[in-house]
Formats: sequence, C-alpha cells, structure tokens
Amino acid sequence: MLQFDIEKPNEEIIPYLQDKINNLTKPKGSLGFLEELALQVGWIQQTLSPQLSNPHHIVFAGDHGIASEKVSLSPQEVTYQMLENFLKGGAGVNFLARQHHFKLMVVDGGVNRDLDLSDKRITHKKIRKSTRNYLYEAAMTEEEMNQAIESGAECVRQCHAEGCNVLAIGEMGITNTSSSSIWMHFLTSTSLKECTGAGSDHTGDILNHKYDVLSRAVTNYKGDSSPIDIMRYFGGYEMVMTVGAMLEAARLKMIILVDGFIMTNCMLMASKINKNVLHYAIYGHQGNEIGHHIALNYLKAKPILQLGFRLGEGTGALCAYPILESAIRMINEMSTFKDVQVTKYF
Ligand SMILES: Cc1cc2ncn([C@H]3O[C@H](COP(=O)(O)O)[C@@H](O)[C@H]3O)c2cc1C
Ligand SMILES: O=C(O)c1cccnc1
Repeated sequence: MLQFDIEKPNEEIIPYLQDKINNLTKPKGSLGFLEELALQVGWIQQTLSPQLSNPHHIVFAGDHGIASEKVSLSPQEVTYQMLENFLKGGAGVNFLARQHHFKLMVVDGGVNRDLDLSDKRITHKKIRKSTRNYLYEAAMTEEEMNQAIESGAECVRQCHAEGCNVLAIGEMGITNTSSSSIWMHFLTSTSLKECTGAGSDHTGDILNHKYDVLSRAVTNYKGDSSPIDIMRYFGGYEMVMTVGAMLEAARLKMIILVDGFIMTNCMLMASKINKNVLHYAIYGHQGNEIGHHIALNYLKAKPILQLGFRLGEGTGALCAYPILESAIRMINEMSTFKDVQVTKYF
C-alpha cells in the first residue's frame, strides 16, 4: 500500500488569520461561512493572503461488474456514452467547468470499452475493462487497487505541475452509488439500509432490489473488514483513483472541493488511510441521495450548498466554487478598520 505523507497545516497562523478577518470593516462574524472558508484556505496555504490558482476538475470514469445485477436503472454502457459526452462538452459537469474556468481532465480508469489510446482528450489510466462482480468475488485485486491509487495520484501531480492549487473531483460509473453505500456502511457502522438510496433512478422503483443485492454482497463478503480491504472488494476503479487523488492533493497542500454522495464516501475512505486529508477538504454540496447527510455528519463536514442534486460528475463541487472565490476576495479585498475611517466598537 502506498504511503501518503500528509501534514496537518501549522496552527500558529490561525490567530493571525482570525485577527485579520475580525479587523475587516464589518461586524465580527457577519460574513459567516465566508469567514470560515477564508480561514481554512489561509491555514492550508499558510498565508494571510490566500489565492486560488489554475483550478482543475478531474472526472474519473470506470465500470462495475455489479451492473449485471441491475442495481442501476441504466445499463453499464452509459458510462462510456457519458465519457463521450464529457469529451463533446455536453454533460452537466461541462457547462459548470466552463462557467467557473476549471480545466477539465477526463480519465478512463476502467471503462468497459477499448478506447482509442491516441485520443489525447482522454487521460488513459485504464486498469481493466470493468471491475469484477462483488456479489461473488472481489471487485479488484490488491495490485489493481494499488495501481488505481497511484494513477489517481499521478493525475493530481499533473494538475499541480500546471500551477493548480484547487482541485475538484467527480466521477462517472454506472452503479457506483452501490459501492459508495457499502463503503459507507462498513466505514461508519451505519446500517446498510440507511446508506442505500435510489442513486440515479428517479423513480425509486429499483431501491428494494438494489438493497437486496447489496445485502447479499455484504453477507457473502469474507474479508477482514479493514478499510483497505473494503475499498478493494467493493470499489470501483474510478473511486479508488479518487481516493489516491485526494490523498495526493492533500500531500501537495491543495484545496480539495468535494462533490456529492460518491465523492464524500471517497473522502471518507481517504480519511481512513490518512486522517490529515480532511484538513484540505471543502464540501461543495449536500445532495438528495439518502445517506449523504449521514456521511457528512460523520465527517463533521459542513457543505456550502444544498441544491437537491443527485448527479455526481463533480457538479456540486463546481457550483460551490464562486462562494469559495468570494471568501478569498473577502480576506484580500476588504478594508480593515485601520485602513479607513470606520470606528470599531467591539
Ligand atoms: C445519463 C447519466 C448521467 C450521469 N452522470 C452522472 N451519473 C451518476 O449516476 C451514476 C450513479 O448512479 P447509480 O448507482 O444509480 O448508477 C454515476 O455514474 C454518477 O456519476 C449519471 C447517471 C446517468 C444515468
Ligand atoms: O451525490 C452523488 O454523488 C450522486 C447521487 C446519485 C447519483 N449519482 C451521484
């Protein structure tokens, strides 16, 4: 298993940041969550003048063997079809990446299709064409898991080398809400029922069958229940790559914008490998998938937005970006009481 040496940022700067924020021309605390975000980013970057530079958004895509059990309304090939859509610029994540000036990196982590390796619009990291069906066997081998972790980390190093210090991550993988629910069940000791939602099925008709399949998969599992084994047994390649990406981003002291249910569970898994990753996380959005708010509470996470999304791809992370930008503008652009003739009464 790869090691990630992630530092908790030095806390000595926190009183200075708080002092700067308190001396901006406003009643103390009156910009609420913007103040908390500015403090967190200043702490991560160890500066009183934090900056956001070259934002990147990585979408990891991969297929899941469990799709043959029909735990999603959509068939497996939709993963590949959506990958094509990302490349054409027509998916939910595309308009948001354009709107907020994020450079998009689309990664094939294990899509069940032979892609054209000369197509430079795709970052080719395919481990295998789809994971195995975890109802009967482990989704991936240990070697494949380690390769996925390292591939995710490599993608982040590439973004970092381009001057990126704020990273959003999203995913595409039909049935990956199922993997997320099982990860969450094991990692938070929440009942599987409370962790299992309808996913992309807007009708909710599939939920009972999905829960039945996932219950059987959990019963059949004979591993040691360690986070790493749970990650390997039930994971998707795109999710394990995300875990590697989050850990590497934190190692490189980048801000990580966390998306919905699936990405929150990847952050949860990453935190079981190295808890210091959590200092670098900013949660964009609380979605409608059952269990998301429970996972967020478990992580003591406070999401910026609550817009009723249940899409993934990173859409909730990207939508929250302007709020983060406002926090950075606040700390850098507001006058202090000393700069201008405003009397401070507190
Ligand atoms: C057209 C389409 C586009 C999507 N974009 C993201 N997802 C989302 O749905 C999937 C997870 O839901 P489930 O576990 O129910 O399959 C993931 O691919 C997630 O990114 C999509 C799903 C569909 C159908
Ligand atoms: O919140 C998510 O990440 C999510 C929810 C439903 C379907 N796909 C993704």
